[in-house]
Amino acid sequence: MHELILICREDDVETVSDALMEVDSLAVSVEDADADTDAEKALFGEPGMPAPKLGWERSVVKALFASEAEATEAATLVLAQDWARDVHVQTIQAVEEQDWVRLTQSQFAPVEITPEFWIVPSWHEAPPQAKTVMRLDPGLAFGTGTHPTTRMCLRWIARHRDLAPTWQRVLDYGCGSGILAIGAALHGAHGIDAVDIDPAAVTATLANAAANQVQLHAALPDAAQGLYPLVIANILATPLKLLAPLLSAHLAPGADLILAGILERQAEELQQAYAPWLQLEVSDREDGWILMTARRA
Ligand SMILES: C[S@@+](CC[C@H](N)C(=O)[O-])C[C@H]1O[C@@H](n2cnc3c(N)ncnc32)[C@H](O)[C@@H]1O
Repeated sequence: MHELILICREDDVETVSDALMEVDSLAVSVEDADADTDAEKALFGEPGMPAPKLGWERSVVKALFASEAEATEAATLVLAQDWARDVHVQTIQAVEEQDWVRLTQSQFAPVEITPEFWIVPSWHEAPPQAKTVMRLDPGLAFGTGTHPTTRMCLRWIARHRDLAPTWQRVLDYGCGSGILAIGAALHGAHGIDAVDIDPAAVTATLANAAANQVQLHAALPDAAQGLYPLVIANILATPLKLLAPLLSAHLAPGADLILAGILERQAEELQQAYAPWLQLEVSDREDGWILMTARRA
């Protein structure tokens, strides 16, 4: 395998990447050319949202090819384009064969939610202190347990497991990988509806539930029907505000509503959006994200 490494401006990143894919690159990745220098500029995004920018002011675009000849030909073709005035070839270099599966797997370690509750990829042993273990591998849908918003929801579930006898129905709205629904099931919940607008999330949730021998119903959002003693939604502040009437209407008397995907500075907007139904409070925080909860009267 050979890697063609190009330097270009942020405005050219998408065109260069598309051109490289068209000339049969096996994979294209973009990095900050100024990484680890004083000129480095971090790009911050929010979960479930598109990247805020496609590249950096000065981007390194790396394209993998099966042979040196293919990489050289691709470089010649890209540089011949009229839009490529500011594109430069840094190098073409041989790439050592790697065990890509093992490399990817090594990046996902078990995640501690509480000392007793762990999310463990299938290729890892569960830590000896783990009493409740969810088996989950990274996949197409959001939710591996590494994001603070997911972790805070799971921590809430684990800390409130004494309420599980009342969780005869649970709604996980925006289920992604199904991690929250499965977490609730592992702590004693029943009658779980896990819904998402993304059909790939519904498929992932069903597969992950089966891998954990958990019973739940995963479907598109219309499947959410009636009242639930526990409603959890980890989406983002804007959709959560729009969903306020819908989520509130699904709360049984005495039900808990758990909301995540909210940044600290968005707490008040959320409180206002839910004020006609509930008084939301901040009940956990991590890395700038907050968990907001409320109990229906
Ligand atoms: C941040 S992920 C959370 C996944 C998982 N529940 C977790 O806690 O890790 C948000 C999920 O909500 C889904 N979603 C976004 N807007 C939605 C909406 N209006 N209705 C239902 N699902 C939605 C997305 O497709 C995505 O899978």
